[in-house]
Amino acid sequence: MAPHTEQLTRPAVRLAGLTRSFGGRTVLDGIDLELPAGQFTALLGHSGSGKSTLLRAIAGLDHGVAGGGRLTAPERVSVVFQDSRLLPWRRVLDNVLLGTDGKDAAERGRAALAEVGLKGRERAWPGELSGGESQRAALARSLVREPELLLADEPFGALDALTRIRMHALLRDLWQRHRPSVLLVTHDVDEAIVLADRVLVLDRGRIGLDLTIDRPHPRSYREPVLGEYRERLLAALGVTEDHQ
Ligand SMILES: Nc1ncnc2c1ncn2[C@@H]1O[C@H](COP(=O)(O)OP(=O)(O)OP(=O)(O)O)[C@@H](O)[C@H]1O
Repeated sequence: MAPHTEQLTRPAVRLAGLTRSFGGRTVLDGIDLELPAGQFTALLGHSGSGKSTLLRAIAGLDHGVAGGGRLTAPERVSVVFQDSRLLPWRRVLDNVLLGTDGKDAAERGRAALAEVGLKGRERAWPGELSGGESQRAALARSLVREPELLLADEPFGALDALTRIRMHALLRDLWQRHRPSVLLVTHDVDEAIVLADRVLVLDRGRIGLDLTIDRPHPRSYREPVLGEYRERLLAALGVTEDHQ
């Protein structure tokens, strides 16, 4: 692995003039963006604004989609989706180990499961896990590859509010320990503010707002100072709020 200092200075992702369109309709319209190595970034935008399209482009999962521009991304990229995408016919540990090799793979898989709070569930079937546990397993599966970049497309979107808050703490904790670059796609302005150090708003195919959230962690939804960030983000999303 590259030395830590190099990781901090080298951008993990670099996009220059990235365009993507479907059936002649432009969804991404010349995006220029750098994500520094080790940064936790959230991506907001209206439904249909192209968040998943951008994430899939960075993940290299958009073969056959029309577009152009330049894109540089790290070699080791993991993607987590809204549904865990665990294979139901494989036990949890085997799901985590899918596609990994090496003598110590099983050991690393067990360690990753322990890290996400699933110690003891290695031999469970995915159908025996709750929604939150399934997403924990999905996170373990992504971590076991020690990704340089973790792409997460609404990973907590299907979870109840309480589970989501627990998962926020877990994700932030995992990020702290492993320090991948993270790009988290979310609909939830508060989720973005509480978790990310930088929040991007995708608007009409471009980055409409690029906001640094310079506040210490852990953050609480109730911190009044976060309200200012919320207002700026909501304004960029075209949402007006009647404030107290
Ligand atoms: N494979 C595809 N074929 C045709 N159109 C597509 C395809 N993928 C995305 N689109 C279109 O591109 C636009 C952006 O979609 P995308 O899924 O990236 O948006 P999004 O911001 O992630 O939306 P949401 O928040 O609702 O998930 C939408 O209008 C969608 O219909």
